[in-house]
Amino acid sequence: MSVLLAARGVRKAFGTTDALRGADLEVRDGEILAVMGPSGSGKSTLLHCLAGIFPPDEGEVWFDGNRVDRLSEAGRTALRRTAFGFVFQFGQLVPELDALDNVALPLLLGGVRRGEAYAQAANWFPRLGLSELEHRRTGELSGGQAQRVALARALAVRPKVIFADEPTGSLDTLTGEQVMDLLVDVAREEGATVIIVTHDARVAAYADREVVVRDGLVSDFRAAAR
Ligand SMILES: Nc1ncnc2c1ncn2[C@@H]1O[C@H](COP(=O)(O)OP(=O)(O)OP(=O)(O)O)[C@@H](O)[C@H]1O
Repeated sequence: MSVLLAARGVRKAFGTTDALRGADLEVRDGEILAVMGPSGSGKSTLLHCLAGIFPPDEGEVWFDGNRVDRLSEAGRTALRRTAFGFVFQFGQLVPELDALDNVALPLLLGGVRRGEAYAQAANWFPRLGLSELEHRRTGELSGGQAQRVALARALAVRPKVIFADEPTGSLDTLTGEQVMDLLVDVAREEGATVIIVTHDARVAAYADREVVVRDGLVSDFRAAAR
C-alpha cells in the first residue's frame, strides 16, 4: 500500500508549550491507524496538523503527494471539505438542524446542488442504522445515534481520510463498540483511510496498526493484535 498521508519533522508550539517536537508519521492508503499516548502528549495536535486544520511551525505534511503545509488557509479549507471527514468526541452536530440537514451540510458547503446533496445524505441513514431518524432534531438523539449521524456527516463527501478524535469518548462501552463497528466496516467498504485518536485500548484494537505519541514525538510503532 502506498503512503497517503505523512508528517515529517513536524513541530508545533502553543506559546511556550511544545506540543509537537519533530513528529514523523506515515499512514498508508486504506489503513486504519490508532494514535494513542498519554494526555497532553500531542495526539490531537498531530491530527490537526495532518488534517490541515492548522499548519505546523516547522516540518512537512503530505497528502496524496502534495504538501499540505504549503497550502493557503483557503487551500486547506478546500482540502478538508473535499477529501477529509471528521468525527469528534461530542459529535458537534448543529443543534438547530435536523439529522438529515446535518449530513447534507458538508455536501452543500462543497457546492453540491441542494436536491442532490439531500438525496446523497439520505442514503447514509439506512446504512448506519438510522432509518426514520432523518428529521429528528439532533438534540433529541441518543449519544450513539448522534455519533452515527456524525459518522454519516463525515462520510457524506466520500472522504479519502476520516479523522476521528476520541469518537467513542462520550459513549458507554456497548454503544461505543457499535459506532466503532460501523466506522470500520463502512471505511473498509469505501476504501477510506482512518486515523483514530483514542485513550481506549478497546478502540485501538479495531485498527490495523497503533502508534504512540509521547512528549510530542511519535515514539513507538506496534502492530495491532489483529
Ligand atoms: N490551542 C492550544 N493552546 C494552548 N496550548 C495548547 C493548545 N492545544 C494544545 N495545547 C497544548 O499542547 C499540548 C498537546 O496537546 P494535545 O491536545 O495535542 O494533546 P493530546 O495528546 O491530544 O491530549 P488529550 O489526550 O488530553 O486530549 C498540551 O500541553 C496542551 O495543553
